[in-house]
Amino acid sequence: METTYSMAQVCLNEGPCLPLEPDLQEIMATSRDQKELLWAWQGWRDAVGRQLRMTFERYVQLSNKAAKLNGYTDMGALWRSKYESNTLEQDLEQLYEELQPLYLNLHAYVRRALHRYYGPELIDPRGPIPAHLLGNMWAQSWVNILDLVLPFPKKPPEDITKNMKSQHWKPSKMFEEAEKFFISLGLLSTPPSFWKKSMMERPTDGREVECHASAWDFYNGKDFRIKKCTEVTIEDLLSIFHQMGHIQYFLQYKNLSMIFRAGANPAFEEAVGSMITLSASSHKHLLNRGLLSHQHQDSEEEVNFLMGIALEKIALIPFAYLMDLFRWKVFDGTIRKDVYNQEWWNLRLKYQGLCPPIPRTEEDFDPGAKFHISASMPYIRYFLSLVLQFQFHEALCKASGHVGPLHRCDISNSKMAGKLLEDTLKLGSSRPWPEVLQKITGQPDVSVRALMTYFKPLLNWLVTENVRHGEILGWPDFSCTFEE
Ligand SMILES: C[C@H](NC(=O)O)C(=O)O
Ligand SMILES: [Zn+2]
Repeated sequence: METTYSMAQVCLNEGPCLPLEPDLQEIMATSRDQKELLWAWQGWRDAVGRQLRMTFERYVQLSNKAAKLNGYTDMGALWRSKYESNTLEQDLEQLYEELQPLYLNLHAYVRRALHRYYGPELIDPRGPIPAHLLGNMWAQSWVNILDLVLPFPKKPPEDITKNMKSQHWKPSKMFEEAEKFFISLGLLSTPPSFWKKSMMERPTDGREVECHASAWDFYNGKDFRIKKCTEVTIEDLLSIFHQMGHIQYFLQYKNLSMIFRAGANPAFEEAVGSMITLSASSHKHLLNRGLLSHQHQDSEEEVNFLMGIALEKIALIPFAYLMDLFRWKVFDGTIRKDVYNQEWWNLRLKYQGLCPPIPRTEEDFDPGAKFHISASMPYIRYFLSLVLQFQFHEALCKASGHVGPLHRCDISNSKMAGKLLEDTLKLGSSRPWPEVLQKITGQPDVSVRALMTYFKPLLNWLVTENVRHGEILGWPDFSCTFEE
């Protein structure tokens, strides 16, 4: 399944065939022509999802067989066991409900902006949003339509990618930049082999590789690598910070016995790099690193900034939640193979308020068009990481002596913050994760409070804006209509 995913291309009628990275991603991110977006969206699902359907059915059988041989009822139970909690599903549902108001307000506001841009024939202001218009192949991150939804369009943020290119940034410099951040905290630097053996760019020697970024621990205390088809963009720079967070965790726990060389739970592994990225993407840090030029950010520019972060983090909430809701139900047999695609879109409608842009059938297998499903990579870790990364960020900002709004915090150069992080990462999975959470934040519970604190100024603005326009939160017109 992963080979099919990594080799797939979508071919123009009489012209080149385009791979996902960077070409199809670029179209999804930058095109404002809904027919072109539909071409890429449908082409990718025909080239990947459809091809994986039969193999995925066999994968489910084999996965469950393996899980049962390991004493679990099904593979979903095995995946969930990593969190060592018998109330995991209820706890996750509770977190989702607490975050839903934030998502519904963002969804309603973005829908209004898309209605303004693409018109009423495409967008129903009381209905779901067509999934190909959000700037991303899976509508899981909406950062690429910030220009369409900017709260204060007269104060557009600087184009950081443009600044990177005019300063001749190269992929290696992007990795060095992330390394410098960790070193500024007093944390460990990567060994020379990292720079020799990592794959930082898509190979030009014709080798077909899986371009989805990933970090690797070779469990010999010396060999740690990242594989990424790096483009010189701010999105890729922040992705590198995320991957370097994985590498730092590997380095910190490399002397533990093998069984403990993992995150306190899988969400901790994802949260470390994403938490650093919150500092790295702050106005203060980007200014300090010469990637922004104008000093002061007024309150309207701050709302624009927070919108940019929300299009990354808040948009991901329902997607990250439903990815394993789907697979857990597939593994436990609740979702039977003859309705895989229909049940996938039921979840996409229920949680994300999205519709497919064209009718789907059971010939399609749209979940298979997402890397983590083709690669059998669990996903609930990213949902839990969305909450944990803000708890970590708040704790380290406090340790760094930061005062003022959380979204202005940049922990770089703080040895105090670094020490707190180091003491946490060094534990690996050797202690129960609530104990590790208590060590870094002072309390053992997962809580959305820090995330809500960070986005408070934006939520206030969104609620006011939505009330002013009489927006309906949610999608009471729940049926998906298709462009004739
Ligand atoms: C959120 C998740 N991140 C990752 O795989 O590194 C994704 O890209 O879908
Ligand atoms: Zn990750």
